[in-house]
Amino acid sequence: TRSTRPQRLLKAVQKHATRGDPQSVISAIDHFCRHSEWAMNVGDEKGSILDSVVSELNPEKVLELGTYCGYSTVRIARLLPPGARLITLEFNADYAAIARQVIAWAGLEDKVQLVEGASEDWIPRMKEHFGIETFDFVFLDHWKDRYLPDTKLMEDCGLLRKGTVLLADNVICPGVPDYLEYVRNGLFYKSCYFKSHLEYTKAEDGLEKSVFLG
Ligand SMILES: CCCNc1ncnc2c1ncn2[C@@H]1O[C@H](/C=C/CNC(=O)c2cc(-c3ccc(F)cc3)cc(O)c2O)[C@H](C)[C@H]1O
Ligand SMILES: [Mg+2]
Repeated sequence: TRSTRPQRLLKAVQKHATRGDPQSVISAIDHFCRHSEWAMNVGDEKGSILDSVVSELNPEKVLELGTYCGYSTVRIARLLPPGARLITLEFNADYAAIARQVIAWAGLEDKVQLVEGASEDWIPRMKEHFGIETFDFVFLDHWKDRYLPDTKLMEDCGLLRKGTVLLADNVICPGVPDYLEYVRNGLFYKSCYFKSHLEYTKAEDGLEKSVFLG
């Protein structure tokens, strides 16, 4: 049977990227998505904004919601200081399998823990299962109607501390109106919008950076 798009994306990485070179993995995926088949990776333009937020923060404990093929996982993990850890949650087994191989090709498996499961099941288990007290940085890029419930769940589980940064993809396209209202108009966050474009297109999209006030 015909291969899937994530399988073809992985093949492009294995063909064009150098093992152990995260930048070449990122470039191979961006080239594939721009010239062969569009895929919903955060992409190079929003990815540069993601890079600057991560580099400025130098987080020790990172959570990513929605691994998909592992593109943003590689972008984030390549910038983490030694000893820092990224936990990424992906509940689709096929995507998780692809992402593991992309992360391994980049040589970042020591910094990344890919957990195959749903965010609502695993967020409450971060402390007892991973020994995580609080996260320094969270990247939200999973189903858009899950950003808000999962943010409230992270608050309720005490996983956010004064200064924790949430960075949300797709706040314009496809859009996350309930989440935006909560982080912009609620009392718990200081939020700002980074205007950009939908990956590999000219459509407007952007990232919302929200700092938890504790
Ligand atoms: C209920 C379980 C929740 N908990 C969960 N726990 C764990 N993993 C979860 C959970 N919920 C979802 N996932 C995983 O995360 C991934 C899902 C990613 C979703 N991303 C989009 O939908 C999107 C669309 C566009 C777009 C824009 C314009 C267009 F025209 C078309 C598409 C662009 C973008 O940048 C986008 O990120 C992955 C596919 C899915 O298995
Ligand atoms: Mg996205």
